[in-house]
Amino acid sequence: SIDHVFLSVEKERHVKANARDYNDKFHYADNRIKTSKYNVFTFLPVNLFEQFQRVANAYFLVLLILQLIPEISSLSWFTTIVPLVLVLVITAVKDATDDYFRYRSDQQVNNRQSQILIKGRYCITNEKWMNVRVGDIIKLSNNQFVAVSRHLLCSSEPYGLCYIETAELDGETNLKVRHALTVTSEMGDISKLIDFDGEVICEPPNNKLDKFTGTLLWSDNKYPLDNEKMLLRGCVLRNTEWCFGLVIFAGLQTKLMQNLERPYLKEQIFAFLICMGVILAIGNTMWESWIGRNFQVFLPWDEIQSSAVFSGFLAFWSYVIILNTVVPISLYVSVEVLRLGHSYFINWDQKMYCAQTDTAAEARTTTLNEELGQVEFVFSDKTGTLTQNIMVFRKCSINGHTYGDLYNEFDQKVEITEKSACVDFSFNPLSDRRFRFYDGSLLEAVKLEDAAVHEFFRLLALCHTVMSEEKSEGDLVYQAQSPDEGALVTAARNFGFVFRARTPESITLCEMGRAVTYRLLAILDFNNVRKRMSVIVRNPEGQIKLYCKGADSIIFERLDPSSEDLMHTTLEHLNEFAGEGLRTLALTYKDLDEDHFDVWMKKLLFASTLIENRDDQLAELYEEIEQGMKLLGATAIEDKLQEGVPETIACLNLADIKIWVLTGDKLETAVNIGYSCNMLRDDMNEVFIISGNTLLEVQQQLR
Ligand SMILES: Nc1ncnc2c1ncn2[C@@H]1O[C@H](COP(=O)(O)OP(=O)(O)OP(=O)(O)O)[C@@H](O)[C@H]1O
Ligand SMILES: [Mg+2]
Repeated sequence: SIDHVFLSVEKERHVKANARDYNDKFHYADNRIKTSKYNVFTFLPVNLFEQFQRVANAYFLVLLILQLIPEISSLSWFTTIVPLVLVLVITAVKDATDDYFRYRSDQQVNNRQSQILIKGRYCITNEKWMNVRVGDIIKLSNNQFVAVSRHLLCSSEPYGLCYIETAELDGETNLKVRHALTVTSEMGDISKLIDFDGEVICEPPNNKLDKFTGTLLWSDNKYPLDNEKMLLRGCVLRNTEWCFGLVIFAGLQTKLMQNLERPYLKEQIFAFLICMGVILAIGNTMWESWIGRNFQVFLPWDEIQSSAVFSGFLAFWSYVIILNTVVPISLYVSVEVLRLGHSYFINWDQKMYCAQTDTAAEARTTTLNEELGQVEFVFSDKTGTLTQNIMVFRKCSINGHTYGDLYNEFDQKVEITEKSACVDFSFNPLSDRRFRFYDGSLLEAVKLEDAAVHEFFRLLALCHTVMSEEKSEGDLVYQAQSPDEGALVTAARNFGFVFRARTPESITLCEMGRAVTYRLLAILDFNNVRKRMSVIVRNPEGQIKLYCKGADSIIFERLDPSSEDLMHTTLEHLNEFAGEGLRTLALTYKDLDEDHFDVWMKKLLFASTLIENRDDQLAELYEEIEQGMKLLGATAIEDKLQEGVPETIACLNLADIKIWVLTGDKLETAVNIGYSCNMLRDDMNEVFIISGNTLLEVQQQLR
């Protein structure tokens, strides 16, 4: 469509709030959705055209045409046309009903109500979804579906926070937090929003779910916008009474997942048919030229049949018709019916029914059934698919000591069971009752005010992106985007470093019963290339500190030389943890001096308003400051395997299906989990490891 052509050349998007006239200049896609393919007039030609793109239908059409030519026809044409028309009609009816349902659901979506703010009317008006346009300000209420991608302006929650569920986009069920810019989050009421005339300049529409770069220009200031300030189409607002957003992208730009209908008649059959035809035609030519011509006296050739070769040519087509039973149309129909039946058997399969969630298997397409038996590779995710994604803080290593194991009176390690005595956290009124830890010596170290142990837990309480909610005094609930972080913050909470509240500018802890507020200067966020995250805070004494946690391989490259010895001991501990299949993180900190930090912060602010190369520039700045850090220790988190995983994998192995699992874990952890879920077995003595950081390296090692 025209919109599409336009979008593909769009380099930068300009959206001005509350200015439809201005935005109309750019002809952005509107919010009307159309997933149906036909209308009453186009149905017949378009549908027939589509149907004849299938090899089988096209073949029978050619056959039909051949049979209409009297010179070569050997069978009557209606033996082909009746079944062909039958197949075409049945398919057409099915396509038409499918399309009708799509049309109905489009209508429903387009006509749903949304609340938008229109300049000049000074109140919130109900509008149909399809009339929402880029640049409008929309109000969204709790549990509503986000219909257009928008920039969050303000919400009912403090500091312009709001929570969203993105299950439809990425399948993750944990709530995510979005926060508005501080300047816009103060526009809580309609009169201010009506006068809002900020302009957003951002990237053109693309399909990256986790990236967004833009800037907001408002009253002569520039503010950086990133994905944290966006609500994408497809999420659902949760735990937030209402929020307002500025529409940036509208309409449906996602590709409809269409199951490509592939021809199932194998080429070999056609090749066989042609071969037979050719052989017989050659035979015909030879017979005609040697013997047949002698009969011309009383059986003359037809008028058009001037030579033996031409007779052979005609014979070829006749044989194509006669031999059509090699590709019987009835087979085509019956296979279609069989597949449909087969898909019902899949839906009814008792063994694929989950009673807990009341879900049965569902065959969404009938074209793939027979390929199921030919699966050779299974690609799987690890966390949440093989494992439960329920993270439990198990062990840690602080300043060269490990904590978390239980020993008996003879100093032998004993296994932790349900009956082992838990550490008593009753000294701490804010502790989480469900948290279990069995090694009492860690709590003792905390109570003895061991400086390293305190710094360790302080880091866990500060360096994360968890949100906390205090429903009533002392009743803390954490919302963690990453379950690992949830487990770590909960551990710190129980050991007396309670994370209580966060604002965009500060973090409040309750350290051993004492309320302490840290000014939050910067968050250097986690991504899977960096494999680490940091926070920079100013503590009440006025010192600036950087706390960083991340993958050991990454952290150990960036340590201060003074941490060398500790690094070796910690590495040993880490390998021990990983050998038990625990997920590990290394923790470090760094003192920053005021001048150095000021210079760096200026560069950061500048870089964060760039549109081009913003990510690269930021990564470079992060790299610059995350150097020369001092090691504190490491944590080990357990994520148990899901029920039945080892058995399932053993079965797949028996069927000779190869399994690939994707994980970002430490190598040792991954190998260990591989063993515990039967992926790797002891008799596989040649587990070989490919380690490369570039495409080329990996390619070379695979040879
Ligand atoms: N919140 C975090 N803060 C700091 N470092 C982290 C955080 N989450 C993960 N890491 C580190 O980054 C590495 C890569 O994590 P990533 O989340 O990309 O892996 P993943 O693909 O999710 O793996 P898995 O599916 O096994 O969880 C991890 O091994 C860990 O060391
Ligand atoms: Mg992860």
